[in-house]
Amino acid sequence: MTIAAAKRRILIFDTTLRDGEQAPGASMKPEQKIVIARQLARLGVDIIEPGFPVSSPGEFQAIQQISRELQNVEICGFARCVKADIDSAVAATQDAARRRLHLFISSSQIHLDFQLRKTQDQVIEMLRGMVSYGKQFVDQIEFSPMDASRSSEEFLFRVVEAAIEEGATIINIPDTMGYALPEEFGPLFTRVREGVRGGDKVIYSTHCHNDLGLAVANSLAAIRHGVTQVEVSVNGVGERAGNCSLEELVMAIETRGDSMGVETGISTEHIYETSRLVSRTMHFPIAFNKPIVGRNAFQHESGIHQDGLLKNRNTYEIMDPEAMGIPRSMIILGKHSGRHAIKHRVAEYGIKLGDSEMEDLYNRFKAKADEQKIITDDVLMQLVGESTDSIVQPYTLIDLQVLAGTNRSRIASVTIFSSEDGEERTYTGSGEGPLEAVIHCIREAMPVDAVFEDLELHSLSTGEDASGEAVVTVASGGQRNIGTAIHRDIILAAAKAYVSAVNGVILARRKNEERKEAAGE
Ligand SMILES: CC(=O)SCCNC(=O)CCNC(=O)[C@H](O)C(C)(C)COP(=O)(O)OP(=O)(O)OC[C@H]1O[C@@H](n2cnc3c(N)ncnc32)[C@H](O)[C@@H]1OP(=O)(O)O
Ligand SMILES: CC(C)C(=O)C(=O)O
Ligand SMILES: [Mg+2]
Repeated sequence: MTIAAAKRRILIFDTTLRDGEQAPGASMKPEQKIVIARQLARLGVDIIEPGFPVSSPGEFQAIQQISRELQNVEICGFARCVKADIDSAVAATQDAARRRLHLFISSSQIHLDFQLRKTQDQVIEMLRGMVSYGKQFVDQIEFSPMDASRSSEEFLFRVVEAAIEEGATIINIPDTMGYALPEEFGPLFTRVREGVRGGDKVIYSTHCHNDLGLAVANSLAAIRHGVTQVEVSVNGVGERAGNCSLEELVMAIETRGDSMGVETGISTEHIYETSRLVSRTMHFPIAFNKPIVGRNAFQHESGIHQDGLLKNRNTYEIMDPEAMGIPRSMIILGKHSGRHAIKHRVAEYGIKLGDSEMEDLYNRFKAKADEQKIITDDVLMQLVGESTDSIVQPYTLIDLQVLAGTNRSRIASVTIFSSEDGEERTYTGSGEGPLEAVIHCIREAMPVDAVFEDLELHSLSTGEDASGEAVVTVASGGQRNIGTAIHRDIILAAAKAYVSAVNGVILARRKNEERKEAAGE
């Protein structure tokens, strides 16, 4: 019998609300920070750094409230080696069930000469004074030598040793400028642990920036050299190019952690909603190709890949998106798609095409795909409708009219055809905005238990005649469904995308019922 070796637990220290918020334009109101902190706790991070308490009264208040409310997660107060910063951090985190104080001061010569304008001895004196001052109030002191990776090792060791002597319990070695390379950054931790007096008595942490796109690689290198805490942020937000991305690091460990013998305590099913929440709150869109949470991370448009995926998902996917709460819409139809994918999507609508119908659809599909980037479901169904008599979608949007203006409430009228009863009906509704008015009409027309969760609008070209792409996410019964549509009228695109997303919910339910019936359940 073989007994699996216990994995080393990596603590996830989240700094979305501190370093993440330092990104230009990311500032949040206290109530927004509290909502994100609650979500981080749900996600299962081990430590939350909710901000920089001394920086403003609103910041102090947010950190105080997070400390009071989130009693199941450790809270970290951030401070320079300055008494007023420490007093503020100590006061703000006073009511936390578990807390730590995070003190930092630069160790690189360029920071000493030009930023701090202090000698090495003066820096050592400052940090000694402030670590021992903080230690009077808080047991757990995390110390960071800022710009460590550009510091002389001799001075870095002196700084770390002094911090440990004064009572620091966690040494966080940051790659502040995202300058390090993995093969040099990892071994630095081994050298510090072995070369510094007391270096074997503390916990090691790392905090990597992404200026060269190496934040995750450097964090993994640090883990290989014994680090047990990694500082990360949701969507990798943070100073300049950002911090080590929480979702990328966690999924690297989930996917390849066996080879490193490590694991985290993150509940991966909350990754997607956390990412969306942070993106929406900060108004920071996520790049389409961003690993894990980018829109294209689990979507495929190429026929050869689609064919492989339909035969076995593992051919082109190394992670299960649904395990991260990511809505499954792996097949995107476009110019590069082939017959297998088109047939699959059409079959999802319960339509079986004969060989000649399929060939005819394929040729018209390719001609259409040369004109527009993506063939959305409603366009595909139009193409299908041209070559068969099949009634394809549960609901079809026939007509939409909106009245909008500065001094009136917006009024919409929407005509929808239902293939369930073969009737066409018109609904009217109003709202604060034109889209809200339209959504109210559609909701009445399609009485399906599905929550309108998210809307993204993208311009697909430049200029006043740009086409808009709408992506609507609806949630129903713990599942998410996405609908997309493209039109020069963005309200119409959003309406079609919404109808398509709800149609998806209905079709998924039908399929589920058919599956149950076939299984005799
Ligand atoms: C790598 C990082 O992420 S570090 C964190 C960066 N985050 C932030 O700066 C966000 C919040 N900051 C703020 O709100 C303000 O900068 C404050 C309240 C902290 C300070 O404001 P001010 O007192 O007006 O100082 P200002 O920001 O202009 O300058 C920084 C001062 O701190 C000093 N300083 C910088 N780091 C440290 C440190 N770790 N310990 C002690 N002093 C430091 C600088 O040398 C400078 O001092 P000087 O005034 O004697 O030249
Ligand atoms: C850990 C702190 C000081 C930091 O944000 C950095 O060095 O990048
Ligand atoms: Mg940083």
